[in-house]
Amino acid sequence: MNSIGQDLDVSENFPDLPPFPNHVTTAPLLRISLKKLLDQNPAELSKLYDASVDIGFFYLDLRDAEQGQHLLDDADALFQVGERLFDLSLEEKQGYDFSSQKSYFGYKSQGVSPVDLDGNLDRAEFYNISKDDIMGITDPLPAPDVLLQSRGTARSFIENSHAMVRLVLQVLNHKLGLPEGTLSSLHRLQSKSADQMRFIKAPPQPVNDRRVALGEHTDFGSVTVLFNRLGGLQVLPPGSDAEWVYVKPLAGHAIMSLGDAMVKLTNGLLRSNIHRVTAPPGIQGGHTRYSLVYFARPEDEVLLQRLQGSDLIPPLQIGQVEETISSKDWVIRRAFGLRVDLVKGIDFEKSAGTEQLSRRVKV
Ligand SMILES: O=C(O)CCC(=O)C(=O)O
Ligand SMILES: [Fe+2]
Repeated sequence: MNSIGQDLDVSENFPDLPPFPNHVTTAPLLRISLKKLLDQNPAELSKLYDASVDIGFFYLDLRDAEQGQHLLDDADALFQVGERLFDLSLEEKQGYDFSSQKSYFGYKSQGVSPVDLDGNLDRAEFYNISKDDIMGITDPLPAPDVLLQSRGTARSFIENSHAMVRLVLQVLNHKLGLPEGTLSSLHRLQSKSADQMRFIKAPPQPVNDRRVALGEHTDFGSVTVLFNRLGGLQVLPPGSDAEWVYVKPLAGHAIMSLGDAMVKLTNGLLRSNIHRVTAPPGIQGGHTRYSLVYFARPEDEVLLQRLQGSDLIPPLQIGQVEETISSKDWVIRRAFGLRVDLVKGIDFEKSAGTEQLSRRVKV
Protein backbone atom coordinates (compact mmCIF):
# COMPACT_ATOMS: atom_id res chain seq x y z
CA MET A 1 0.00 0.00 0.00
CA ASN A 2 1.38 3.39 -0.82
CA SER A 3 0.46 6.49 1.05
CA ILE A 4 -1.55 9.06 -0.82
CA GLY A 5 -0.53 11.43 1.98
CA GLN A 6 2.63 11.85 -0.04
CA ASP A 7 1.09 13.91 -2.82
CA LEU A 8 0.75 17.02 -0.75
CA ASP A 9 -1.96 19.37 -1.87
CA VAL A 10 -2.66 21.71 1.03
CA SER A 11 -6.04 22.65 -0.45
CA GLU A 12 -7.10 19.12 0.42
CA ASN A 13 -6.46 19.69 4.14
CA PHE A 14 -9.26 20.91 6.36
CA PRO A 15 -8.79 24.35 7.89
CA ASP A 16 -8.86 24.52 11.72
CA LEU A 17 -8.08 20.82 12.10
CA PRO A 18 -4.70 19.16 12.57
CA PRO A 19 -3.54 17.53 9.31
CA PHE A 20 -3.81 13.80 8.74
CA PRO A 21 -0.44 12.28 9.74
CA ASN A 22 1.92 11.09 7.02
CA HIS A 23 3.22 8.05 8.88
CA VAL A 24 0.11 5.87 8.75
CA THR A 25 -0.77 3.51 5.92
CA THR A 26 -3.65 4.62 3.75
CA ALA A 27 -5.82 2.89 1.19
CA PRO A 28 -4.79 3.85 -2.36
CA LEU A 29 -8.32 4.72 -3.39
CA LEU A 30 -8.87 6.01 -6.91
CA ARG A 31 -9.83 9.65 -7.30
CA ILE A 32 -12.61 10.15 -9.79
CA SER A 33 -13.59 13.52 -11.19
CA LEU A 34 -17.28 14.41 -11.20
CA LYS A 35 -16.79 16.65 -14.21
CA LYS A 36 -15.10 13.90 -16.21
CA LEU A 37 -17.92 11.49 -15.32
CA LEU A 38 -20.48 14.04 -16.46
CA ASP A 39 -18.48 14.45 -19.68
CA GLN A 40 -18.60 10.65 -20.15
CA ASN A 41 -14.80 10.50 -20.21
CA PRO A 42 -14.11 6.82 -21.05
CA ALA A 43 -11.06 6.48 -18.78
CA GLU A 44 -12.98 7.96 -15.85
CA LEU A 45 -15.98 5.67 -16.41
CA SER A 46 -13.63 2.68 -16.39
CA LYS A 47 -11.95 3.88 -13.20
CA LEU A 48 -15.32 3.97 -11.47
CA TYR A 49 -16.17 0.44 -12.61
CA ASP A 50 -12.74 -0.92 -11.63
CA ALA A 51 -12.96 0.67 -8.17
CA SER A 52 -16.43 -0.83 -7.72
CA VAL A 53 -15.20 -4.33 -8.55
CA ASP A 54 -11.87 -4.15 -6.70
CA ILE A 55 -12.45 -2.30 -3.44
CA GLY A 56 -15.93 -0.77 -3.53
CA PHE A 57 -14.60 2.62 -2.36
CA PHE A 58 -13.40 5.68 -4.25
CA TYR A 59 -13.05 9.44 -3.88
CA LEU A 60 -15.33 11.65 -5.94
CA ASP A 61 -13.76 15.05 -6.61
CA LEU A 62 -16.71 17.41 -6.37
CA ARG A 63 -14.81 20.64 -6.92
CA ASP A 64 -14.89 20.67 -10.68
CA ALA A 65 -18.63 20.64 -11.39
CA GLU A 66 -21.44 22.95 -10.31
CA GLN A 67 -23.65 20.32 -8.66
CA GLY A 68 -20.61 18.98 -6.82
CA GLN A 69 -19.84 22.44 -5.50
CA HIS A 70 -23.44 22.78 -4.30
CA LEU A 71 -23.14 19.46 -2.48
CA LEU A 72 -19.91 20.61 -0.82
CA ASP A 73 -21.67 23.81 0.30
CA ASP A 74 -24.58 21.79 1.71
CA ALA A 75 -22.17 19.49 3.56
CA ASP A 76 -20.30 22.49 5.03
CA ALA A 77 -23.56 23.99 6.28
CA LEU A 78 -24.69 20.65 7.72
CA PHE A 79 -21.42 20.06 9.58
CA GLN A 80 -22.31 23.19 11.56
CA VAL A 81 -25.86 21.94 12.07
CA GLY A 82 -24.45 18.61 13.30
CA GLU A 83 -22.35 20.32 15.96
CA ARG A 84 -25.35 22.22 17.27
CA LEU A 85 -27.52 19.13 17.14
CA PHE A 86 -25.18 17.00 19.24
CA ASP A 87 -24.61 19.92 21.66
CA LEU A 88 -28.21 19.48 22.84
CA SER A 89 -28.58 17.71 26.19
CA LEU A 90 -28.63 13.91 26.18
CA GLU A 91 -32.10 14.04 27.67
CA GLU A 92 -33.41 16.17 24.82
CA LYS A 93 -31.72 14.03 22.18
CA GLN A 94 -33.12 10.86 23.70
CA GLY A 95 -36.58 12.29 23.20
CA TYR A 96 -35.95 11.68 19.48
CA ASP A 97 -34.88 8.04 19.83
CA PHE A 98 -37.66 6.19 18.00
CA SER A 99 -36.09 2.74 18.09
CA SER A 100 -38.73 1.40 20.48
CA GLN A 101 -41.23 2.13 17.68
CA LYS A 102 -39.12 0.04 15.28
CA SER A 103 -37.88 3.12 13.47
CA TYR A 104 -34.16 3.56 12.83
CA PHE A 105 -34.65 7.26 12.17
CA GLY A 106 -33.85 9.81 14.86
CA TYR A 107 -31.26 9.66 17.62
CA LYS A 108 -28.99 6.79 18.66
CA SER A 109 -26.84 7.32 21.71
CA GLN A 110 -23.34 5.94 22.24
CA GLY A 111 -22.87 2.47 23.65
CA VAL A 112 -25.70 0.43 22.12
CA SER A 113 -23.83 -1.77 19.61
CA PRO A 114 -20.92 -4.14 20.20
CA VAL A 115 -17.85 -3.21 18.16
CA ASP A 116 -16.13 -6.56 18.65
CA LEU A 117 -16.70 -10.11 19.85
CA ASP A 118 -15.54 -9.11 23.37
CA GLY A 119 -18.64 -6.97 23.68
CA ASN A 120 -16.93 -3.55 23.79
CA LEU A 121 -19.60 -1.01 22.89
CA ASP A 122 -19.61 1.72 20.23
CA ARG A 123 -18.44 5.26 20.93
CA ALA A 124 -20.42 7.20 18.36
CA GLU A 125 -23.72 9.08 18.44
CA PHE A 126 -25.94 9.08 15.34
CA TYR A 127 -28.88 11.11 14.17
CA ASN A 128 -30.61 9.53 11.15
CA ILE A 129 -33.03 11.48 8.97
CA SER A 130 -35.32 9.82 6.45
CA LYS A 131 -35.16 10.95 2.83
CA ASP A 132 -38.91 10.31 2.59
CA ASP A 133 -39.56 12.63 5.54
CA ILE A 134 -37.55 15.51 4.06
CA MET A 135 -39.00 14.96 0.56
CA GLY A 136 -42.58 14.98 1.91
CA ILE A 137 -43.23 11.34 0.94
CA THR A 138 -44.07 10.36 4.54
CA ASP A 139 -45.31 12.37 7.52
CA PRO A 140 -42.51 14.27 9.24
CA LEU A 141 -41.13 12.82 12.46
CA PRO A 142 -40.77 15.15 15.45
CA ALA A 143 -37.31 16.76 15.41
CA PRO A 144 -35.37 19.34 17.44
CA ASP A 145 -35.59 22.99 16.30
CA VAL A 146 -32.06 22.98 14.92
CA LEU A 147 -33.14 20.31 12.43
CA LEU A 148 -36.55 21.81 11.69
CA GLN A 149 -34.77 25.04 10.74
CA SER A 150 -32.40 23.16 8.43
CA ARG A 151 -34.90 21.17 6.39
CA GLY A 152 -34.16 23.23 3.27
CA THR A 153 -30.43 22.50 3.48
CA ALA A 154 -31.16 18.86 4.27
CA ARG A 155 -33.35 18.64 1.18
CA SER A 156 -30.67 20.17 -1.00
CA PHE A 157 -28.07 17.78 0.46
CA ILE A 158 -30.35 14.81 -0.19
CA GLU A 159 -31.15 15.87 -3.76
CA ASN A 160 -27.52 16.53 -4.62
CA SER A 161 -26.26 13.33 -2.95
CA HIS A 162 -28.98 11.34 -4.67
CA ALA A 163 -27.89 12.81 -8.01
CA MET A 164 -24.33 11.55 -7.35
CA VAL A 165 -25.74 8.12 -6.52
CA ARG A 166 -27.80 8.03 -9.72
CA LEU A 167 -24.74 9.01 -11.73
CA VAL A 168 -22.71 6.17 -10.20
CA LEU A 169 -25.58 3.77 -10.87
CA GLN A 170 -25.84 4.93 -14.50
CA VAL A 171 -22.15 4.30 -15.08
CA LEU A 172 -22.33 0.86 -13.46
CA ASN A 173 -25.51 0.04 -15.40
CA HIS A 174 -23.75 0.87 -18.66
CA LYS A 175 -20.55 -1.02 -17.77
CA LEU A 176 -22.52 -4.09 -16.71
CA GLY A 177 -24.50 -3.99 -19.95
CA LEU A 178 -27.80 -4.00 -18.10
CA PRO A 179 -30.89 -2.81 -19.98
CA GLU A 180 -30.90 1.00 -19.99
CA GLY A 181 -32.18 2.50 -16.75
CA THR A 182 -32.34 -0.76 -14.77
CA LEU A 183 -30.50 0.48 -11.67
CA SER A 184 -31.97 4.00 -11.81
CA SER A 185 -35.49 2.55 -11.92
CA LEU A 186 -34.85 0.90 -8.54
CA HIS A 187 -33.70 4.19 -6.98
CA ARG A 188 -36.25 6.91 -7.73
CA LEU A 189 -35.96 9.94 -5.47
CA GLN A 190 -39.74 10.23 -5.06
CA SER A 191 -40.36 6.55 -4.25
CA LYS A 192 -40.49 5.05 -0.76
CA SER A 193 -37.11 3.81 0.36
CA ALA A 194 -34.94 3.50 3.45
CA ASP A 195 -32.60 6.21 2.13
CA GLN A 196 -31.33 8.34 4.95
CA MET A 197 -28.85 11.00 5.89
CA ARG A 198 -26.84 10.52 9.07
CA PHE A 199 -24.98 12.89 11.37
CA ILE A 200 -22.26 11.20 13.43
CA LYS A 201 -20.26 12.47 16.41
CA ALA A 202 -17.40 10.56 18.02
CA PRO A 203 -15.81 12.47 20.90
CA PRO A 204 -12.06 12.23 21.64
CA GLN A 205 -11.24 8.97 23.44
CA PRO A 206 -9.04 8.72 26.57
CA VAL A 207 -5.35 8.73 25.56
CA ASN A 208 -4.73 5.35 27.18
CA ASP A 209 -7.90 3.74 25.83
CA ARG A 210 -8.20 4.55 22.15
CA ARG A 211 -10.01 1.89 20.18
CA VAL A 212 -12.64 1.17 17.58
CA ALA A 213 -15.58 3.58 17.91
CA LEU A 214 -17.85 2.07 15.26
CA GLY A 215 -17.54 -1.66 14.64
CA GLU A 216 -16.65 -3.29 11.34
CA HIS A 217 -19.51 -3.60 8.91
CA THR A 218 -20.59 -3.33 5.31
CA ASP A 219 -23.16 -0.66 4.51
CA PHE A 220 -26.64 -2.08 3.92
CA GLY A 221 -27.73 -0.29 0.78
CA SER A 222 -26.58 0.61 -2.73
CA VAL A 223 -24.28 3.63 -2.69
CA THR A 224 -23.01 5.68 0.26
CA VAL A 225 -21.88 9.30 0.02
CA LEU A 226 -19.65 10.13 2.99
CA PHE A 227 -18.09 13.34 4.26
CA ASN A 228 -15.63 13.24 7.13
CA ARG A 229 -12.74 15.50 8.08
CA LEU A 230 -10.64 13.66 10.63
CA GLY A 231 -9.08 10.27 9.96
CA GLY A 232 -10.37 7.18 11.71
CA LEU A 233 -12.25 5.47 8.90
CA GLN A 234 -10.46 2.26 7.98
CA VAL A 235 -11.09 -0.35 5.30
CA LEU A 236 -10.06 -3.99 5.23
CA PRO A 237 -8.65 -4.84 1.80
CA PRO A 238 -9.51 -8.25 0.32
CA GLY A 239 -7.51 -11.35 1.23
CA SER A 240 -7.04 -13.56 4.27
CA ASP A 241 -3.89 -11.75 5.46
CA ALA A 242 -5.23 -8.23 4.86
CA GLU A 243 -4.64 -5.47 7.41
CA TRP A 244 -6.79 -2.44 8.19
CA VAL A 245 -5.72 0.74 6.42
CA TYR A 246 -6.91 4.32 6.90
CA VAL A 247 -8.94 6.28 4.40
CA LYS A 248 -7.50 9.77 4.39
CA PRO A 249 -10.19 12.46 4.30
CA LEU A 250 -9.71 14.91 1.40
CA ALA A 251 -11.33 18.34 1.34
CA GLY A 252 -13.47 18.87 -1.74
CA HIS A 253 -14.14 15.15 -2.15
CA ALA A 254 -16.82 12.72 -1.07
CA ILE A 255 -15.84 9.20 -0.10
CA MET A 256 -18.14 6.98 -2.14
CA SER A 257 -18.74 3.31 -1.42
CA LEU A 258 -21.00 0.45 -2.40
CA GLY A 259 -23.19 -1.49 0.00
CA ASP A 260 -24.70 -4.97 0.36
CA ALA A 261 -27.47 -4.32 -2.15
CA MET A 262 -25.01 -3.88 -5.03
CA VAL A 263 -23.31 -7.14 -4.07
CA LYS A 264 -26.60 -9.01 -4.02
CA LEU A 265 -27.93 -7.44 -7.24
CA THR A 266 -24.72 -8.43 -9.06
CA ASN A 267 -24.29 -11.85 -7.40
CA GLY A 268 -20.98 -10.84 -5.83
CA LEU A 269 -19.41 -9.09 -8.85
CA LEU A 270 -19.35 -5.63 -7.25
CA ARG A 271 -17.78 -5.23 -3.84
CA SER A 272 -19.03 -3.70 -0.59
CA ASN A 273 -15.94 -3.22 1.49
CA ILE A 274 -15.77 -3.96 5.20
CA HIS A 275 -14.96 -0.78 7.11
CA ARG A 276 -14.93 0.58 10.66
CA VAL A 277 -14.12 3.79 12.53
CA THR A 278 -11.28 3.99 15.05
CA ALA A 279 -9.93 6.91 17.07
CA PRO A 280 -8.39 9.43 14.62
CA PRO A 281 -4.64 8.88 14.16
CA GLY A 282 -1.90 10.96 15.79
CA ILE A 283 -2.77 14.36 17.23
CA GLN A 284 -6.11 14.21 15.46
CA GLY A 285 -7.13 11.78 18.23
CA GLY A 286 -7.58 14.72 20.62
CA HIS A 287 -10.38 16.22 18.52
CA THR A 288 -14.07 15.50 18.16
CA ARG A 289 -14.82 13.63 14.96
CA TYR A 290 -17.95 14.49 12.96
CA SER A 291 -19.22 12.83 9.80
CA LEU A 292 -22.15 13.34 7.49
CA VAL A 293 -23.46 10.52 5.35
CA TYR A 294 -26.10 9.85 2.70
CA PHE A 295 -27.08 6.21 2.40
CA ALA A 296 -28.97 5.30 -0.78
CA ARG A 297 -30.85 2.03 -0.77
CA PRO A 298 -33.05 0.32 -3.34
CA GLU A 299 -36.73 1.22 -3.09
CA ASP A 300 -38.60 -0.61 -0.32
CA GLU A 301 -40.16 -3.39 -2.39
CA VAL A 302 -37.08 -4.28 -4.48
CA LEU A 303 -35.96 -7.87 -3.94
CA LEU A 304 -32.24 -8.11 -3.27
CA GLN A 305 -31.52 -10.79 -5.84
CA ARG A 306 -29.33 -11.19 -8.90
CA LEU A 307 -30.42 -8.91 -11.75
CA GLN A 308 -31.22 -10.39 -15.18
CA GLY A 309 -29.89 -8.96 -18.40
CA SER A 310 -26.12 -8.60 -17.97
CA ASP A 311 -23.56 -11.04 -19.35
CA LEU A 312 -21.04 -9.87 -16.78
CA ILE A 313 -23.08 -10.68 -13.68
CA PRO A 314 -22.14 -14.25 -12.78
CA PRO A 315 -24.94 -16.81 -13.01
CA LEU A 316 -26.14 -18.53 -9.87
CA GLN A 317 -24.05 -21.59 -9.16
CA ILE A 318 -25.66 -25.00 -9.16
CA GLY A 319 -27.34 -25.33 -5.80
CA GLN A 320 -27.03 -21.60 -4.98
CA VAL A 321 -30.37 -20.47 -3.58
CA GLU A 322 -31.00 -16.77 -3.12
CA GLU A 323 -32.86 -15.57 -0.08
CA THR A 324 -36.14 -13.76 -0.86
CA ILE A 325 -35.86 -10.50 1.05
CA SER A 326 -36.96 -7.00 0.18
CA SER A 327 -34.71 -3.99 0.49
CA LYS A 328 -36.92 -2.67 3.30
CA ASP A 329 -36.68 -5.87 5.37
CA TRP A 330 -32.94 -6.20 4.75
CA VAL A 331 -32.29 -2.74 6.19
CA ILE A 332 -34.51 -3.43 9.21
CA ARG A 333 -32.76 -6.74 9.91
CA ARG A 334 -29.30 -5.20 9.59
CA ALA A 335 -30.13 -2.00 11.51
CA PHE A 336 -31.65 -3.67 14.57
CA GLY A 337 -29.65 -6.91 14.67
CA LEU A 338 -26.71 -5.52 16.63
CA ARG A 339 -28.48 -3.37 19.22
CA VAL A 340 -27.87 -4.56 22.79
CA ASP A 341 -30.67 -2.27 23.96
CA LEU A 342 -33.24 -3.86 21.63
CA VAL A 343 -32.21 -7.48 21.05
CA LYS A 344 -31.68 -10.21 23.64
CA GLY A 345 -28.58 -12.22 22.75
CA ILE A 346 -26.94 -10.64 19.71
CA ASP A 347 -26.63 -13.04 16.77
CA PHE A 348 -23.75 -11.73 14.62
CA GLU A 349 -24.39 -14.29 11.91
CA LYS A 350 -28.09 -13.56 11.55
CA SER A 351 -27.60 -9.82 11.29
CA ALA A 352 -24.59 -10.07 8.96
CA GLY A 353 -24.45 -8.47 5.52
CA THR A 354 -22.04 -9.31 2.72
CA GLU A 355 -18.89 -9.23 4.89
CA GLN A 356 -17.79 -12.75 4.03
CA LEU A 357 -18.05 -12.10 0.30
CA SER A 358 -16.24 -8.81 0.79
CA ARG A 359 -13.22 -10.59 2.21
CA ARG A 360 -12.82 -12.46 -1.09
CA VAL A 361 -11.57 -15.48 0.85
CA LYS A 362 -12.86 -18.84 -0.33
CA VAL A 363 -14.10 -20.98 2.57
O1 LIG B 1 -17.74 8.19 10.00
C1 LIG B 1 -17.27 7.59 9.04
O2 LIG B 1 -16.23 7.96 8.47
C2 LIG B 1 -17.93 6.33 8.50
C3 LIG B 1 -19.27 6.02 9.11
C4 LIG B 1 -19.86 4.73 8.63
O3 LIG B 1 -19.20 3.85 8.15
C5 LIG B 1 -21.32 4.51 8.75
O4 LIG B 1 -22.02 5.32 9.38
O5 LIG B 1 -21.81 3.50 8.16
FE1 LIG C 1 -20.45 2.46 7.05
